[in-house]
Amino acid sequence: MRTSIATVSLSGSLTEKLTAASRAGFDGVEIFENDLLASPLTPEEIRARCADLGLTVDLYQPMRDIEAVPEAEFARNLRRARHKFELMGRLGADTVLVCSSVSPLAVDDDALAAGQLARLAALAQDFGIRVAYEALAWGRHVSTYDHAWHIVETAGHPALGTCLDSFHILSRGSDPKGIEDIPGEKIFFLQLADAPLLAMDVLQWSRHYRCFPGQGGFDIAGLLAHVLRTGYDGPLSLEVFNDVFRQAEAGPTAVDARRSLLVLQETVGVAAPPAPVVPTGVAFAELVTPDAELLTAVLGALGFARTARHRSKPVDLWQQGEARLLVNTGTAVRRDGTQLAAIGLESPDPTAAARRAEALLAPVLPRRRAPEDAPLDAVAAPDGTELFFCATDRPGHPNWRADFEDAGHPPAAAEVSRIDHLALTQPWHHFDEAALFHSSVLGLHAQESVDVADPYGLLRSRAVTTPDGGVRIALSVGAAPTDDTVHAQHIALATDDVVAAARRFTEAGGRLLPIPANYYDDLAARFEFADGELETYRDLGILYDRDAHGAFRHCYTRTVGRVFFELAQRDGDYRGYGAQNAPVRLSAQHALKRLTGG
Ligand SMILES: O=C(O)c1ccc(O)c(O)c1
Ligand SMILES: [Mg+2]
Repeated sequence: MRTSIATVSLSGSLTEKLTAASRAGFDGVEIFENDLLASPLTPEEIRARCADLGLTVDLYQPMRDIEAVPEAEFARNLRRARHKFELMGRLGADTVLVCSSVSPLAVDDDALAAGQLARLAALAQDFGIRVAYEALAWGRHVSTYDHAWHIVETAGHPALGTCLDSFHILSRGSDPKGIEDIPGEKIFFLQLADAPLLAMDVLQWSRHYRCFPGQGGFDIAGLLAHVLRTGYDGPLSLEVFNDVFRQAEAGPTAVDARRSLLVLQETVGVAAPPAPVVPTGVAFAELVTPDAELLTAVLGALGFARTARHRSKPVDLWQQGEARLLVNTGTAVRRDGTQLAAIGLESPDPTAAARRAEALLAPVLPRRRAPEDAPLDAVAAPDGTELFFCATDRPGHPNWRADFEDAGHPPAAAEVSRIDHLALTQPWHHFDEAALFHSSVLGLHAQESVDVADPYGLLRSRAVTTPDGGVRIALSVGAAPTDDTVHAQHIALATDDVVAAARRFTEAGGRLLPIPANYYDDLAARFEFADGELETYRDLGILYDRDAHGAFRHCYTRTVGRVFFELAQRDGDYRGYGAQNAPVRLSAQHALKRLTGG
């Protein structure tokens, strides 16, 4: 199906918006009136620009407060409409959106509304234009799609149809099943937008919080299935008013937008990109560092050993149990200091995983970084993290491990068994994109997002996981673009005995993040512990949480560059990440930073 996007969904000038929509592969655009008014280009130039970019102008919008008004007012509205129809001729747009009136002059009279819309449609028809009437969820007298359709049906004019907008329909709690009562050829346009489920005024909700399908809480696929059953064959068009997208760069937003439509089309069965290949585990995490001594001292204290070295590059493999960390000290290392640069995902079919990623518009990275390297498939996540699809030690597949020569140092400890989870801070503008990317491209399941209080802001955090927890990635973001308080990334290491692992670390000279005594007083109030247990946690700085499935004990190392480590013990079937404890951890990290100035 053809895909389209409203210019209001993207930031920048009209030409920037058009360029971004075209580059992301959209077929057309809805031109929002304000974008045209503010553009120095003439309508003819805009039309030519769209044509050059391979975009059709699918809709011009909006025309407001037209119907159900006194005759003198309606005459003025027709005069206004004539101007706009002339403009649309110059622009090459053949469909105009009329949204239900919010004017205090409008009266509650469906027959009058239908009669006036029919007269508007007759005028439009003279210009070769169709009118698509949309119920705004906050329309004065018409606020539901079935009501708008009833008026369109009553008007009975061939140049008048309806525009369905998933936000208006679902935000009002209307049952979308009734869409099937509308003949497909009378649905002149379909606008799609999702939104988080918020309890708030519907106009504010619509103007500030819409997001792309799959990023909110509405069943957009369910609604689309009803629309497709009518025989609708117009474009699938995204119309997203969103405060964050207004500020973000248009290019990545447009890619995010089109990815959401690709996934939606897959869900309803009208597109079939290569199927998701769900990763089964974390093959490795790669840290780049200009300060190898500091980083490897921490790794050594954690019980890791340098077990192998890359044959041709300054990259070492540090291992303990199934936890594998690559430490890259090469010249290509970014200037920003120590950070998590890449993740190797163990994949049942690396090539197929990469094909899906590419089909869903993930930037594909060069397969080989050096002639002798295993040719691994890799893509970049929205935050720039490189994701490698790996088949470690599986015959018939390129094996990254074979690029490394054993160094002959077995790990000194066995407390850590594997990587429990990776926590990545996302660029502020791309949090929803990141969740959709990880769920759609990698086939991970996105959990509910949680708010976490930081002493200097609020973090939003959302985990994406495989069903068995083999891969867990916690995505987080600060609440404001200026919030650079926590740009840290961390690697959580699974252990069966966090007390032993913590002791080993401190005895080897490592320093754990100190946690305030007040926290342990509160724990004592909330839970019962065996004699001495709480004291042990307090001495070491171990945090505790419990959910319906089990318990969680965890502690943190100091930060190196952007990275710190967590030792994490899950008991029973605990499924969380200790979010309850995150505010205490964040405060402790801030306090330490102030104390040490770094
Ligand atoms: O918020 C608005 O005014 C507005 C305008 C046009 C639309 O298509 C819409 O869904 C909302
Ligand atoms: Mg709309």
